[in-house]
Amino acid sequence: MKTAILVTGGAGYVGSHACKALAAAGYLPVVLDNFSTGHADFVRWGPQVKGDIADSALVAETITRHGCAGVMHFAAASLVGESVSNPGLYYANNVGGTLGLLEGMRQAGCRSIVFSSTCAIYGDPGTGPITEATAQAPISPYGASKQMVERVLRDFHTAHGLNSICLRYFNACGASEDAEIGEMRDPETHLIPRAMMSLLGRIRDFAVHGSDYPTADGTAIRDYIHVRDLAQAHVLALGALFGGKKLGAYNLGSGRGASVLEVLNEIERVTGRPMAKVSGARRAGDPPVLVADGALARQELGFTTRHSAMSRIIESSWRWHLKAHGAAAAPQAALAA
Ligand SMILES: NC(=O)c1ccc[n+]([C@@H]2O[C@H](COP(=O)([O-])OP(=O)(O)OC[C@H]3O[C@@H](n4cnc5c(N)ncnc54)[C@H](O)[C@@H]3O)[C@@H](O)[C@H]2O)c1
Ligand SMILES: O=c1ccn([C@@H]2O[C@H](COP(=O)(O)OP(=O)(O)O[C@H]3O[C@H](CO)[C@H](O)[C@H](O)[C@H]3O)[C@@H](O)[C@H]2O)c(=O)[nH]1
Repeated sequence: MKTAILVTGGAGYVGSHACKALAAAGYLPVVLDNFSTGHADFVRWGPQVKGDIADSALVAETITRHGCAGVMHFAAASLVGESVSNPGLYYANNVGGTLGLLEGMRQAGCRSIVFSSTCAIYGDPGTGPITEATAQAPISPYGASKQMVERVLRDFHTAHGLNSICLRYFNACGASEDAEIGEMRDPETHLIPRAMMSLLGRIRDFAVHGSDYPTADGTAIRDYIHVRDLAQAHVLALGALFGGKKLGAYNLGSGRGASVLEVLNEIERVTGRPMAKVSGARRAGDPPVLVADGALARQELGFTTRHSAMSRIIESSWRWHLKAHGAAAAPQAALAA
């Protein structure tokens, strides 16, 4: 019989890819999702329960019914800008909701959790590679809510013996190779999907947010990591918990920075379509440079990226957007380029 894993937020972007990776590794993912931003047709690898992580009785009942040996916790509100205008939602859902989840796990006797954290807990730490020891100074309620949950998890380890690994992702991107699942949000705020939606005529207000950063081409630099690599890191982290690891926190990035213009140039190359690179104002709260030092995840989890070359990220994302938006097919040469 397959080992069942509760996946909160498994109908979302990263969570659905984790379910796919869990199934490939021989687990049965059991999705708990309230479908606030998730998609029912992304739940393909195991049963789904519609409900809220804050409902500890539902969590306990679901874990017990399916015999879940561990939890992957993706469910959260995760838009930085929205968190600034509506912080109550972020503290209630991300911190309060997680307390409900942890209470349900405690009731059901489930002691292992892998948590989706973020590089936003570091705030604006300067231009060097970010290690796990870099000072944490979140500048948005979203980042603060994730930092709080990391603290809660350490306290629950001390008090209740709950074992946890926090995975601090940098910029998740890309889609499954078969274009089965990918990024689809409303509203969409992220660079790569917005650029592609603009190419497909789905949005008309695409702009480069800031061309006056202290970087070589003036645009902000991020560390883009393919969602398939992130999913694999979750499977490795779960295995580490099952192997006796008690607490951990790891940065997950490719270790390489790419500027907004570099990403857009690669999108033009892969799609064969020119982008209008309109310069707009900086977006509030955007740090100039965020790049991961991934050494600790490599050493302790054996994690290396396999799919995070920018060309592969863009190719998979473009295939997904062509399918998801049902647009006229791209010229064949575009994908072959
Ligand atoms: N996408 C990124 O670049 C990125 C970067 C760093 C961290 N993260 C974190 O990874 C996780 C997944 O992000 P994503 O991009 O897949 O987001 P997403 O919005 O696609 O997925 C979140 C899922 O959680 C569900 N959900 C939200 N609140 C819930 C609740 N109270 N109860 C039950 N289900 C709930 C939503 O319906 C959705 O299916 C989040 O915790 C996010 O903060 C994402
Ligand atoms: O239409 C757009 C959208 C984005 N950008 C720029 O592209 C870069 C990447 O932006 P994204 O919105 O794709 O990603 P972020 O770096 O803002 O966000 C990521 O990092 C955040 C923490 O800083 C959160 O963790 C979030 O979930 C995660 O996607 C930024 O410089 C942004 O200003 C544009 O120029 N135009």
